[in-house]
Amino acid sequence: MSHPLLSFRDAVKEFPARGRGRRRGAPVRAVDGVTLDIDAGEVFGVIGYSGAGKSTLVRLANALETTTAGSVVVDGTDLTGLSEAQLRPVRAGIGMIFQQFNLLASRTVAGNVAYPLEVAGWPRADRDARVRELLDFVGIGDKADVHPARLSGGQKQRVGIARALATSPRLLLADEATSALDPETTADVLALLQRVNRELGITVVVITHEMEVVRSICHRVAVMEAGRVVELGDAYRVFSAPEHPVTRRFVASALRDVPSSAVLARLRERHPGRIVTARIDEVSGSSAQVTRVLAEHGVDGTIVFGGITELAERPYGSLTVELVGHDAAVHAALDGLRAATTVVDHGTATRPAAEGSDR
Ligand SMILES: Nc1ncnc2c1ncn2[C@@H]1O[C@H](COP(=O)(O)OP(=O)(O)OP(=O)(O)O)[C@@H](O)[C@H]1O
Repeated sequence: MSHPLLSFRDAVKEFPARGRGRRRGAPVRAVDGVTLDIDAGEVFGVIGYSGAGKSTLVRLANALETTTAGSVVVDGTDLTGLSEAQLRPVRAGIGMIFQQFNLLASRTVAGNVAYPLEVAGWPRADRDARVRELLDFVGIGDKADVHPARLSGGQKQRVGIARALATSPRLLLADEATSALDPETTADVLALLQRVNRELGITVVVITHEMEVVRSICHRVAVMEAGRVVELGDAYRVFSAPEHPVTRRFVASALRDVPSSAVLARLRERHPGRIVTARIDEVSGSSAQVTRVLAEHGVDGTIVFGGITELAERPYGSLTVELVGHDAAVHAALDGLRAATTVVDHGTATRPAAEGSDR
């Protein structure tokens, strides 16, 4: 992972205002000054809510749209001002998969995967061999002669991936590629994208509004809002210590490991002791550390809420624990926990603490 395969430099994409005459609104800045380097060999996530500008950013990368200002550089080639003929080889180095799969209904699975090879002028025998190899790689070698209508969503996306890989691109762009799939199928397709990256060395850019997608396969992530990148970095760092409110919303809605005020009210009815939420992550506390601190101070800790999951293949989450013991011991244990990790003290039912979760 050294040189950038895809770079945006102050990239702007403005669409003309909709409407006519006096009802004409202001132009829409779908991408508003994005500077971003995506390195060769990484799985990079672009996450944002609907309308954030993610699709437009991808369309700039594969030259389906041109920048209004700034530049986009793909594998050393600046796309600014290139002719259609000059853009063709750049596009050939980029594979693309879509939410709605975009398969040709009239062609079989093999026919769909062969299509880009036909366009590129491959001889028949080479095409057939390549299609077989690709279908085996994506795990649907037995579906070559079937038409897309008879496939499940996950199988359709496997065809989409095989087709995107046909001409051996260096970069694969996945625009909401799992958004039409159920969670289990999503996990399978994401695992396949991870293999594409690891086994074939292809750089993968995933565009998504689902944190789960970024969480499971992305090395780095850019969070977009209103055409801008509002947070950027290592996926673990960004999601374990989110700084921008948009990132915090993604984390809060995806992990649900911190009790909401309604959950906390119910916990208090059941648990009279002091309730605290302790962050569990690689940098600060592990759950073993929490247990050890409580044991050291002779405090009983009952886990009442929370969960530990994986973020970029590293542990992340929080545990909400009811602490029961003598007041002094509970205070000392709380100090011990605070020394180890981030702690939110919810107090007790009779004396709730002022501090609460900000997520
Ligand atoms: N061709 C177009 N003409 C005018 N406005 C557009 C065009 N394409 C996108 N936009 C506007 O640009 C903004 C960003 O859209 P974009 O599709 O890139 O966002 P997104 O993050 O991909 O969201 P979604 O997932 O809903 O597509 C939106 O306000 C959208 O309405």
